[in-house]
Amino acid sequence: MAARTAPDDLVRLHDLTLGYRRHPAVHHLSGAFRAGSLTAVVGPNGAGKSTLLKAIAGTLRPLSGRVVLTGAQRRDIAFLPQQAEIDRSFPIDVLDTVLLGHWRRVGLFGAVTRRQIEQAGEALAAVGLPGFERRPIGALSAGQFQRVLFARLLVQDARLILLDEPFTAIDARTTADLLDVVRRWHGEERTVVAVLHDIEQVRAHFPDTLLLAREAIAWDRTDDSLTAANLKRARAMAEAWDESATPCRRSTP
Ligand SMILES: Nc1ncnc2c1ncn2[C@@H]1O[C@H](COP(=O)(O)OP(=O)(O)OP(=O)(O)O)[C@@H](O)[C@H]1O
Repeated sequence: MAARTAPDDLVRLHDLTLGYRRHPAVHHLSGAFRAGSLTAVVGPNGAGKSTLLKAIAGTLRPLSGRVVLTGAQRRDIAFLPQQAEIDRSFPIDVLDTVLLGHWRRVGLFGAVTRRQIEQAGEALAAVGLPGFERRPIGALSAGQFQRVLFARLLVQDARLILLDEPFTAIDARTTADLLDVVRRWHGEERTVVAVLHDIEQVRAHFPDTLLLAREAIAWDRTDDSLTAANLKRARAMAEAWDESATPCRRSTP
């Protein structure tokens, strides 16, 4: 797919190939997330969606190609990994979890200000958990814990917000409340990229969609990306994947 670049791009992907131990998971992806856009990343299991988010967040080095942040820096990125990747046995309470959103400003051993504690309380109220400050995170339901992680994102105040399956295994009420938070971010012209599986939810709430099946099937306005033909093509590509594929030799997208 040809690279689309514009002056208001916040993140540009240049012929990006990603993988693990040199096995490619995402091939030759080019394109851009515009500043202030709200984009769903959709595709079959194993399509490379989480891998792409990790590369944008800077936690996975590309095998080839580049992720270029234009007008933003790594510290402007907030990343919500899948719940399965977060250890909730760690003995920490809700307030301290939310305050971790301040760490880039505070540093690991810096003192948290009274104002920052107030902001954490405001963020908890905004996600429907007022008064939960002293609960241990291990005592929360999955939905409550996701609300806490969204409160942390609110405190982080990031320009680019990456969400990996934020509503998977989350109840409908919590999903609706957290979608309101996503809408609020969009209204504030933050750039949001969310990996999602619920196509109807994407059609209803996400203006742009990248349909990924190891390579981009489509990256456009959601209705243009999620056509029956494109979804069929993504499924067909998933069925043809070879998990033991060797490094990709193609040099141009
Ligand atoms: N840490 C890892 N080590 C080795 N291979 C990995 C690792 N993480 C992912 N992969 C592989 O990379 C490919 C893409 O995985 P990824 O998790 O990015 O897909 P996904 O689209 O997010 O899938 P899902 O919808 O199931 O979460 C898969 O073949 C997967 O097995």
